[in-house]
Amino acid sequence: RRPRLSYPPGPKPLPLVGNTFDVPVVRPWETWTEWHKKYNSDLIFLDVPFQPTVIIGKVKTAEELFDKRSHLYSHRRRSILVEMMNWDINFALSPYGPDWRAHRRMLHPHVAQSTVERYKPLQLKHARAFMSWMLKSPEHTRKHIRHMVTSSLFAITYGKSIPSMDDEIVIAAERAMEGLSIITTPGAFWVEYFPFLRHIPSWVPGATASKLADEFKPYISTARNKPFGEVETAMQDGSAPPSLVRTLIEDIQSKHGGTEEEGVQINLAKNVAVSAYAAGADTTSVAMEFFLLAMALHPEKQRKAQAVVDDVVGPNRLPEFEDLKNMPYLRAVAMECLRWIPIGPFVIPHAVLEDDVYNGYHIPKGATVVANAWAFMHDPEDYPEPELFKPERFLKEDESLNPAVRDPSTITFGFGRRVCPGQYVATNSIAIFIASLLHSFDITPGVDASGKPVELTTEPIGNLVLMPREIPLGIKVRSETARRLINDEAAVELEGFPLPS
Ligand code: HEM
Repeated sequence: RRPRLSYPPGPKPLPLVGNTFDVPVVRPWETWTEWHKKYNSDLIFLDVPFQPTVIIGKVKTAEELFDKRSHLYSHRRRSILVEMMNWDINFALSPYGPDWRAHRRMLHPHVAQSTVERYKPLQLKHARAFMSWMLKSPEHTRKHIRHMVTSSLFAITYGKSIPSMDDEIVIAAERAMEGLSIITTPGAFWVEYFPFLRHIPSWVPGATASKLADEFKPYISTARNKPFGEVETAMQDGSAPPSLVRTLIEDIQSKHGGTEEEGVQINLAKNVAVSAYAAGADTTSVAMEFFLLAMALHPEKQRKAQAVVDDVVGPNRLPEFEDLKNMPYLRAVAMECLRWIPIGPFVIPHAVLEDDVYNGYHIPKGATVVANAWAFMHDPEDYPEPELFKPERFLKEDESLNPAVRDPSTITFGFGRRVCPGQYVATNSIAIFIASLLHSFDITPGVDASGKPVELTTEPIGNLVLMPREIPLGIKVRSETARRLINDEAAVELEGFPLPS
């Protein structure tokens, strides 16, 4: 008989409760990194009842498991809270299987690398609209970023840009996202360990999970159904602008019109559209916020990046997408922003479908498998002096990109069959935002509403998705020429940004 394999090393479990009380909930990636060192292992095992967990500390191991064994490691663990809140309509959280695959297949062609070119005009207009808002009210930088990102995602998905964040649909979508971020805080709720607690009605004192579910469910339903319904209605009188949803509905009608399958596919399409928003809105916004933070904390890098933009674009026009390929330093800045403080410090945890063996260790069926992306991004083997913000690490001496240095996008956007399908949409939005801002604005910490200097810190807040605690508020136009250009060319109303047909 073969000897019984052991689990990977980790903290010693207690009887019955196992490692339940070892699960770190505050900045867990730091504790995991200590464990990788302490147990001298890039795999750590936590024996938590109902939720055995494996943590991966090296990116090469993540690639071995998530990419090379993707048929086993593309699963997600069921979350009771996600189901209670009806957020299981978000296929980013779906278990591996035909249902997940059908959603992903529906979205993929609309966000593939070759397709996203068609969204560039819309993304450019949004970056420019952002600049015009910044001229008027720089104190609302955070709100303006959110507005720009939401509006461009809505324009792509529903053909509807967002003139104001007071729109009922946007408020619902924002509240829905709030609910999602509350329930995806790992280890925050006992119902995940004791599923029967979900049946305690919300009026029983202390029934937090049910209360939360009841509070947020209506917003999730509105965010899923209302914008989709508006496209359906507009299609009836031929007034729906081109959009991802319009194309999906047209496809469904031509393939399944009048059959039972039509309803099934329309339901899928509703989920796909709201999943793209849910996965793309917070993440893209905070990527832009971290860029502002990096520039305010590293003025010398900002000046270097501005010099590059000045050289390529000059003062008399605004940057275009075409300019980006001539500015590798800006690409390096974008890469370093993704690496320096990772947006998703542990990506979205995967799960393993069957028992597996790796490096002589037993990985039990159903285990949650977490990529410690923070550790990958701060691995001195790939990124020497990882704590420093140093875009130059990605460049060769001649200032062109150095392909020998790992592109942080290979980590930021996850792994294997679950890799982020929206990454090209996101990267383009971020790139044109960076170029536009550096061209026309200086970024300094600034002062808050009470006149106190903004104290910036590299300690982010959040969990599944991190964000800067404070963002710089001293974002001032660089010259009168820049102001004129923005007023003349960028001050567009955010209405009627249809996709090209
Ligand atoms: C900077 C912005 C973004 C970041 C950092 C990001 C990151 C991620 C990560 C880490 C995952 C999970 C990968 C894994 O499980 O291994 C993911 C999944 C996903 N992302 Fe993104 N994302 C971003 C923007 C977007 C955008 C703009 C969209 C939509 C247009 C999008 C749509 C999705 C979807 C639908 C999934 C679920 C994929 C699946 O489970 O099969 N993301 N993203």
